[in-house]
Amino acid sequence: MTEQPMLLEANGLGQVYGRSASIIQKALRIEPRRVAAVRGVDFRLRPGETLALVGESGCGKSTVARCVSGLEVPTDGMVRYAGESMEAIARLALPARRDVQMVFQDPYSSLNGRWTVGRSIAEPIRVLGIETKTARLNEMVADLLTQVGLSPEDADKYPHEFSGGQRQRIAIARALSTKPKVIICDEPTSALDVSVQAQILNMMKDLQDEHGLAYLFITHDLGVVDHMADRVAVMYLGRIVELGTRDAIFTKPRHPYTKMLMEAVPSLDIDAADTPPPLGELPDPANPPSGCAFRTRCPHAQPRCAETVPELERLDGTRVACLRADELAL
Ligand SMILES: Nc1ncnc2c1ncn2[C@@H]1O[C@H](COP(=O)(O)OP(=O)(O)OP(=O)(O)O)[C@@H](O)[C@H]1O
Repeated sequence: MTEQPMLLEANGLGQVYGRSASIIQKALRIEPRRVAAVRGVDFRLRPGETLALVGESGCGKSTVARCVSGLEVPTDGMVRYAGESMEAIARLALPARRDVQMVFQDPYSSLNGRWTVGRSIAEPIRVLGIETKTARLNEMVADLLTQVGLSPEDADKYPHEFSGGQRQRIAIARALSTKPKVIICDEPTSALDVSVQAQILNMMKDLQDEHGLAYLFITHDLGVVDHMADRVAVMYLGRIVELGTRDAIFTKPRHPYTKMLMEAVPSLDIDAADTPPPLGELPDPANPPSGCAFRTRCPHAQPRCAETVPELERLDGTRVACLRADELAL
């Protein structure tokens, strides 16, 4: 069987914040809070697939998104798009920059409230020099608005004239405007009502099929993962602890943390949303436990788990970072 070509690749990705004090911290003589937000993260994204990155708030998902999209330069490791370093792409190669786009949780962060929707959607096309003639730009904007279920006339309106779901459709149209191959989606539907969420997710799947898009889909919502993902990477305190197909992760989670996440999925009972998951608190990311960072919450932890950081190793077709994964056979 021939291996599918790799589109986006993270190798040993690491991001440490607070390595040096900011000007204000220096003036106030405050020690910066040093957080290794992401450590040794490896994954590959193939054309047309959806890789979901899941984990609790603070585990480093958004940091991975910012590093992978070129918004931040990682302190360790490397991100490559089609074999080229993202850092180099951000600096130089405009044609490659159009291939990787982002959709954020809050569309206001990507839409300028003072610009018409049409101008916001047209901006990446114009800036990247894909098209500069006004008439053609207007046609492209009208087509993009139609693709996301809005009307060409919406181009003349402003973001505040739309609902949250519609604004996210506009942000998706903007991301699509450069005909990307990868869209990095950081919690794109978590601020929306459940019914609107489903509509946006279904539309994103349709757009994926139509354009052969790959998604790196960041979410803490396992329902969304189940709906969207081909493969799933589970993160805990900055590291990937399990990576496998959606079916493997959902039907036979091998890492104790993945298993606990699955068991903590709240029922559809609305009141359950207020109930904290039975996982306890995430340790302070600035002061993570030694060895396996999950050991302080793990029902299977042994003394040796405090000594060795487990590597992500193959186990029955998935990859698991747990010293006891083999013997536990969860
Ligand atoms: N710019 C920054 N400076 C300092 N620390 C940061 C910065 N950005 C993130 N962090 C810290 O890095 C860790 C990972 O944050 P990140 O936002 O990547 O997690 P997340 O899993 O995306 O969480 P959420 O779902 O809440 O966004 C957290 O401890 C956070 O406080």
